[in-house]
Formats: sequence, C-alpha cells, structure tokens
Amino acid sequence: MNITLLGYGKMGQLIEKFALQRGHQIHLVVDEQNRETIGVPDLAGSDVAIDFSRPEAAVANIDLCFEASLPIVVGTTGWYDQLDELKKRCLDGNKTLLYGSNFSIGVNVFFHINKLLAAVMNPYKQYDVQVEEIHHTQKLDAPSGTAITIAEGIIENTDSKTEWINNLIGEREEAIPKAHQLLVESHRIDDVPGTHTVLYSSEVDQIEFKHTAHSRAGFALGAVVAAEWLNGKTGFYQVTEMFNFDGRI
Ligand SMILES: NC(=O)C1=CN([C@@H]2O[C@H](COP(=O)(O)OP(=O)(O)OC[C@H]3O[C@@H](n4cnc5c(N)ncnc54)[C@H](OP(=O)(O)O)[C@@H]3O)[C@@H](O)[C@H]2O)C=CC1
Ligand SMILES: O=C(O)C1=N[C@H](C(=O)O)C[C@H](O)C1
Repeated sequence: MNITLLGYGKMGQLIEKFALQRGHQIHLVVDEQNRETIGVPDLAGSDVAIDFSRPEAAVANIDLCFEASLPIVVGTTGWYDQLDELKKRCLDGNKTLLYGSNFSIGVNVFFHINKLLAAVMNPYKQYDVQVEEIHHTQKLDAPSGTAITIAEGIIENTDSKTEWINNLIGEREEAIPKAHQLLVESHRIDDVPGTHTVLYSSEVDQIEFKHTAHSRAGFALGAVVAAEWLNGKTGFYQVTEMFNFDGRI
C-alpha cells in the first residue's frame, strides 16, 4: 500500500519503519511544518493515511482524508469528545475511518479481559475499583486514551460506577471521587511508554491487573496491521473490531 503519514514524531517514524518492513511505501509525510500546504490533490495516489499527530490536529486531518475519500487509521488520542460527530460525517459521507486508543495486541487483550473482570467483580461490593496510568512527560492529553477505554469497559460492566473522573497527579488540584465515580489517576514520569493498571481494593486485599509497554513497537506495528485490515473496507471501525482472539490478530 501507499501510505500517507500524518504526524512524523515518535510514532510516525516507527510506523514508517514497520510499514517499509512489511513491503509498503510511504507516499507522503505530513507534520506541523508542512501541514498548511497539504490539500486533497497531495493525497492522490495514497491508499491509506495513518494519523499519529496531536490531539488538536486529528479532526482537521480526518476531515481532509474524508474530503479526499482516503481511508484513515487514527491513533491520535485526546479528541474523543468529537467522536460522535466524526462517526456521523464518516457514515453519512460513505467514508472510511478506523480509530483506536491503543493498537498493541497486549492492550487489546487487556481491554477484553478488563470487561470480563469488571463483570466478575460486580457483585463484590466490598471492592472499590480505580484505574491508574503512567506515561512520559511529553504526553499532551490526560487521562490517556487507553485509560478512557479501560474506564468505559469497567463502567459498562459495573453497576456502581456511572462516570469517570481524572486526577493528573502533581499538575492539577486533586478531586475526591464520589461513590459512583471511577477515579482514573494519571502520572507523568520521564520516558515511560505507557503503563495501565486496574485496581480492585477491599479492606482485606487488592487485585492488580496491569499492562506495561516496554517500548512503542507494539503500538506502531499494530497501526500498520490496522491499515492492512482496513484495506477494501468502507465505514467506521474501532481497533477492537480487528481482534477476534484466535491468534490470527
Ligand atoms: N493509539 C495508539 O496506540 C497510540 C497513540 N498515541 C498517540 O499518538 C499521538 C502522537 O504521539 P507521538 O508520536 O508520541 O507524538 P509526537 O509529539 O512525538 O509527534 C507528533 C507529530 O505530529 C506532528 N504534527 C503536529 N501538528 C500536526 C498536524 N496538524 N498534522 C500532522 N502532523 C502534525 C508533529 O510535527 P512537528 O514535529 O513538526 O511538531 C509531530 O511530528 C498522541 O496523540 C498519542 O497519544 C501514541 C502512541 C500509541
Ligand atoms: O501518548 C502516548 O505515548 C500514548 N498514547 C496512547 C494513549 O493515550 O493511550 C497509547 C499509549 O499508551 C501511548
């Protein structure tokens, strides 16, 4: 496939490496420097775009791809408040978008088990649940998109929590969660690629369910595999739909 990279930072450069390894070509690289000069004609000849840019850039990049009828894989996080509008624009216009807060196999397995665990824990009201995420200090959004997906998975499967709230430790005044609120605690530490933990705590014990990314490789390879999976499809997809847990993906 001919790929347009929207964003050429830590993720964009790694995605390029995996894309070339898997026999794809990079048709165009877009970053903050040249974004203003890029229009629909520049995307002609691309088969797919992959966006790992910035929270405030993603929606305009998606609209550009819609205008060009170019399928887009979106890994950028921090724009999900506009998800419903984007989904409508995508489906009304017969366009193609796949998005995901996390493209790694490990985290997608984690998402799946997290929902099952929440359902299992639901009757045991002596346990309170909390989510923690740790990322590098350059991260612009909090909580992480992955932590939001985890929190939504818990809320869907737990009677006692109906919404999440976020504390960014050391950055903002900390809110005290009410009983119905699921606390998502964010920590920013040097070069951490991404660590997510779900904790169920009672007076007598604690269950910790944890995923630790050792590098960004799993995210980047997953984004290229997602672009391959999207090839030939039309419509609006989440990365979770790519996983059927039979070992093929
Ligand atoms: N879904 C997933 O699995 C993962 C998602 N992410 C998300 O991906 C995003 C990018 O992460 P990361 O690579 O670490 O960030 P970086 O800050 O390293 O890179 C961001 C890149 O986006 C470029 N950029 C800025 N504005 C625009 C624009 N308008 N159009 C296109 N490119 C633009 C920057 O350009 P310049 O260098 O010129 O400023 C830079 O090249 C984040 O939102 C992060 O949360 C990260 C890892 C995994
Ligand atoms: O910004 C990052 O680095 C990451 N962002 C994603 C998120 O917000 O969940 C995925 C991963 O954890 C790394």
